[in-house]
Amino acid sequence: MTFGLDAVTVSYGEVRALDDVTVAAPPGSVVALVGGDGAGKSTALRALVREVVPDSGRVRSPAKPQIGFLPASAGSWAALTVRQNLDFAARTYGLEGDRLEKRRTELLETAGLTGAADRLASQLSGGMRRKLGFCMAIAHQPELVVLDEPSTGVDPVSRIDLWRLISEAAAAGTAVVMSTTYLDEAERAAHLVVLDGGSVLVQGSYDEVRAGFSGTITRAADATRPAWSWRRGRERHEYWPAADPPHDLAVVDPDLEDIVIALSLAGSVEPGTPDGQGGAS
Ligand SMILES: Nc1ncnc2c1ncn2[C@@H]1O[C@H](COP(=O)(O)OP(=O)(O)OP(=O)(O)O)[C@@H](O)[C@H]1O
Repeated sequence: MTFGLDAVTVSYGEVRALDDVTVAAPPGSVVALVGGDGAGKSTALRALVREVVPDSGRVRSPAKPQIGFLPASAGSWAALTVRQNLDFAARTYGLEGDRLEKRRTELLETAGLTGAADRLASQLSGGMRRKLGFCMAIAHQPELVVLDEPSTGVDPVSRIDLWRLISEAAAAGTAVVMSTTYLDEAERAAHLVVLDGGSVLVQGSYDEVRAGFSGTITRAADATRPAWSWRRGRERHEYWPAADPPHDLAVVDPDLEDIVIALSLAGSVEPGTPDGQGGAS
């Protein structure tokens, strides 16, 4: 069964955190939600695991015992050891005896945590702690795994490990939905969803998102129109949504970061700000 959200709207009082969001999460694939602070990523994930109730729309997710959730917080208990944390999570879902032993050994092994089994979670590095949280979320081999920024604050090597664990879970048939602030990571997901202000700006495979992007991005030491530009390394990139840019500017083959920023600007730059359709100063 394909899990997901169908036209889901969620409000917290006056704040509309999600507005008519539709996302499909088929078994065996990784869906990545990306977007800036407050875009609605956590709310979408919490709706999927039924922690928040939508104002309208439909949530398609399995019964709780078939969901694994790694929240944005640590996802493990600081005062318990790695082994105790894992056992606690697994027992909650009914794993006992030999099955528990086998699953624990397998998870510790895959996550590279075997040597740390008797360390307190509070004594782990940030990356190890997130890997432990991930293992706890998948201990019971749920049909749907939901991960809120699993790799934020994790060093690049541990991020690769985590990504391998996530890909392996998907390869085994699990539907994985995760949020991430790392766009290189999102590029590797089968399907990515760009959220901004609670709405979906664009979604699809990375190739589809690139193919559907219109307009031109240029690079230069300084921007022609600051409101339409952003810093990339030592240069500024600049988005020309409608018209051709000046001929002397070098054109960039946009990556996901460029596309996400350009689309967010298109939705937020004040109307009347020169956008390349003439009158640019
Ligand atoms: N419990 C809450 N009460 C009121 N407003 C909330 C609550 N949780 C989130 N919001 C608001 O809903 C909007 C979406 O927040 P959400 O946490 O889903 O975004 P996000 O993309 O996960 O961002 P971040 O990465 O900063 O958490 C924001 O405007 C946020 O301030």
